[in-house]
Amino acid sequence: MTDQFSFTVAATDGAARTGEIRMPRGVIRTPAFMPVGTAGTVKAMYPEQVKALGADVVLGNTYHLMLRPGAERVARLGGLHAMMQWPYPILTDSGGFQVMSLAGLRKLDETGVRFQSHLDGSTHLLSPERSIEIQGLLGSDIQMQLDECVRLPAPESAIESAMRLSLRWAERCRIAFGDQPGKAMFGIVQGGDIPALRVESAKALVGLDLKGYAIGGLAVGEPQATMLAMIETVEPHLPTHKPRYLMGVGTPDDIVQAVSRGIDMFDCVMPTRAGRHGMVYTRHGRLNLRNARFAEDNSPLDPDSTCPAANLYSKAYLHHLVRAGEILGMMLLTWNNLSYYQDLMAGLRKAIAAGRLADFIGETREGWEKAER
Ligand SMILES: N#Cc1ccc(CCNc2nc3cc4nc(N)[nH]c(=O)c4cc3[nH]2)cc1
Repeated sequence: MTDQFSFTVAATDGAARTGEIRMPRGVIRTPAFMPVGTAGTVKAMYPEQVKALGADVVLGNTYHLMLRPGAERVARLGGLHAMMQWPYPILTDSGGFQVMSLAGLRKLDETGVRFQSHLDGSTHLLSPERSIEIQGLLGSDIQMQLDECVRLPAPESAIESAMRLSLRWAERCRIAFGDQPGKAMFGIVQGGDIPALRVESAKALVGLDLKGYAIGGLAVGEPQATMLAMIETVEPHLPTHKPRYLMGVGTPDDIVQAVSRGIDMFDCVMPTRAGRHGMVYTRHGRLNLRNARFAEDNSPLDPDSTCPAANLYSKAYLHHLVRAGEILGMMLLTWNNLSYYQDLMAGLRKAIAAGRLADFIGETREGWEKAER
């Protein structure tokens, strides 16, 4: 039976690629940005809106969904796609990163990570096997291995032990995942800011012959230059015919820089979280709509955007909604930000296909510089 998961590179421009991941639930156009739908919802958005903006895949979180509503409950209710009315691909993160960011008391050892829920203090064990089981119960199409992500800066010993533990967990996840036609399990390259450990991690994961490879352990406090250097270190050791996913990234500039270095997939809470806090991303850069200078600015965010949140409503009205804490403010700014991110990805895909990525990046960054400060 032909594998129902395929990745095709349609064109390249330097290290950058544009192509498609084909899965039973749909096609993911790459480079792709995955809106974050942490607890089974892309906050402040209807799923139809998210799709209409051009998103082909959204991200869900094992950590949040296992605590509430619970993985077995989601399965009993027909799975995450049915519950959230998103019939397209869903990628789920494996939970380890969120445990370390959010949970109460936690203890990590070879078995997995034991932690207290940040919701009610109940105790849980997340092992590689349980993480894959949960992602299966949710109905996830692309499942991430359980890994240990170390915040930077960190001692080399901590980075090394986390990388080796993550490799052992990758093998356990691979066994637990088994053979699920039409679904995929991605490995996660660790190794912090240490090139030799990054290369060792990448080579070992490639040896497991997985469907795709994420670069983890970045966007954890390091300078952008360090993040980009680690991508350049790892990329040559990843197969060109499989997707590369940079976890938790990032700002528009992070994304264009990483795409030019060969990354195919991204996720970040930035556009949605920033939108809920009054920050907007536009072709002209980032604006803080709480700023009093917008109080009587009757111009829209971007008259050339196809998104009504950008081409219809005035900055003055959006400023008012944000200052008043109105729910519509969160909705409109989230809508604008995700629209901008998806337009950026569409522009990147088009530029790579036309062999003009460097020009596109130059024009895009020039536009950001024009932002009213
Ligand atoms: N607003 C906002 C905002 C908040 C946080 C961030 C940084 C997100 N960075 C990040 N997410 C990650 C998820 C991850 N998941 C896993 N399983 N492994 C990782 O190494 C990993 C690394 C990550 N790095 C970026 C923007």
